[in-house]
Amino acid sequence: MAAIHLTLPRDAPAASSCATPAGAEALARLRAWPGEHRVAVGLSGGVDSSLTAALLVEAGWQVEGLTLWLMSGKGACCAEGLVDAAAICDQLGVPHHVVDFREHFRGQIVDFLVAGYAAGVTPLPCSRCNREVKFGPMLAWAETERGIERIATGHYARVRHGAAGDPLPVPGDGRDRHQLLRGLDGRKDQSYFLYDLPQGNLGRLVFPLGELTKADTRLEAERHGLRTAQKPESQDLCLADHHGSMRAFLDAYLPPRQGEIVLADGTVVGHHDGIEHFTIGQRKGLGVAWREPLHVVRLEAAMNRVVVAPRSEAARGSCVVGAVNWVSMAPPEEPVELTVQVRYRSGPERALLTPLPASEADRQAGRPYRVRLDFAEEQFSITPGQAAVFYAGEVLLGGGLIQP
Ligand SMILES: Nc1ncnc2c1ncn2[C@@H]1O[C@H](COP(=O)(O)OP(=O)(O)OP(=O)(O)O)[C@@H](O)[C@H]1O
Repeated sequence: MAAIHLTLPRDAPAASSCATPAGAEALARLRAWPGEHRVAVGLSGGVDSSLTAALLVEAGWQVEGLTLWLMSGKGACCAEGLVDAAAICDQLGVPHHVVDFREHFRGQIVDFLVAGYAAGVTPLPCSRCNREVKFGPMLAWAETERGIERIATGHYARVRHGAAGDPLPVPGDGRDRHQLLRGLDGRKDQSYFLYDLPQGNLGRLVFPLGELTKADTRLEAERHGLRTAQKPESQDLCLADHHGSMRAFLDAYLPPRQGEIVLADGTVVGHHDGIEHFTIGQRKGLGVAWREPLHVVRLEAAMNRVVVAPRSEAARGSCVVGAVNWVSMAPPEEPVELTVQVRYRSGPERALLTPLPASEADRQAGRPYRVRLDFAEEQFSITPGQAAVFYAGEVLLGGGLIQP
């Protein structure tokens, strides 16, 4: 992949007292970090990654900015992001590398999303992007091209590197593993999207913002005089941002296909213009007038139908989760009680996880772990294609994809 190298050496900004206690703690942790203080910072041009780079420079690390060019276009995710990332590196006096990943992103994320929606699942692009586009390739690029082993990003999550002697609130013994913890800011916590990172990646990551709130980040960014300090939040999904909305993104790739909205017995209660515009559990925006509220319970791609049901029939008490990645604990052999998030924004729900035998296809794909989840309370938004992520308190134990 072609890389554009910009090296504008300047004096690093002088350290000043932090604006927040969390910022001061983050700085102290970075200063005390054991081992080599050389890092490539994934820079998107937003405030989170800008401050990540600024804190590392302030802590005395040797920093290089690395921006993956993911999409053509002008917006915050694209050209504007590249310009802001370059300006931040200029201000901090560190080199900036831009690597053209547009084709890789299109193949791994855009095509994957379009194929998933067309097949009636609601794919989760962000965890796949983290594994297949961001961390794996970023780490490989930094190591091969720059001889740098570590990557830092502005994710709101924490990694605990096999802290021997730490009391671990995890089932089993996870002491020899790199563990992933929720970001302390509950509203920003991004651990859900990181569940699929392999141990080899986690061991090389630095998340300086894991103990900051978003408000802390903006205050610290102001203190550093970063031009991105007050840059507005991006939407959860960069592709929706890029196209204006998720509907606009899907419209660009999937032509409208009229179909029926039906009850389980086949009664037609309405019409739609593409199953990709619906998701399991959805109640609002169905365009259906019925005597009681209806929820989407199934998307039937072959029939191009959306199946709906009253609330009493829409809940599910269990599901199967495949391609499980075990993060903070070794794969269990016995059932385990834990909490589960079935969506990024859904609350953790209590469930019993039972390991299932792997299928031959799972084994061949190198993803042999498959489990069944039985929820303490019935759920309304168990959606094939989304991730079910397992937690014990603040520790992310593992996660996988909800099977149809
Ligand atoms: N195109 C990119 N190239 C390199 N790193 C990236 C890129 N996009 C995101 N990252 C890294 O991943 C982190 C999380 O990305 P996300 O898309 O969730 O952005 P965000 O939380 O809005 O962060 P920011 O404010 O830095 O844009 C960023 O803070 C950044 O370190």
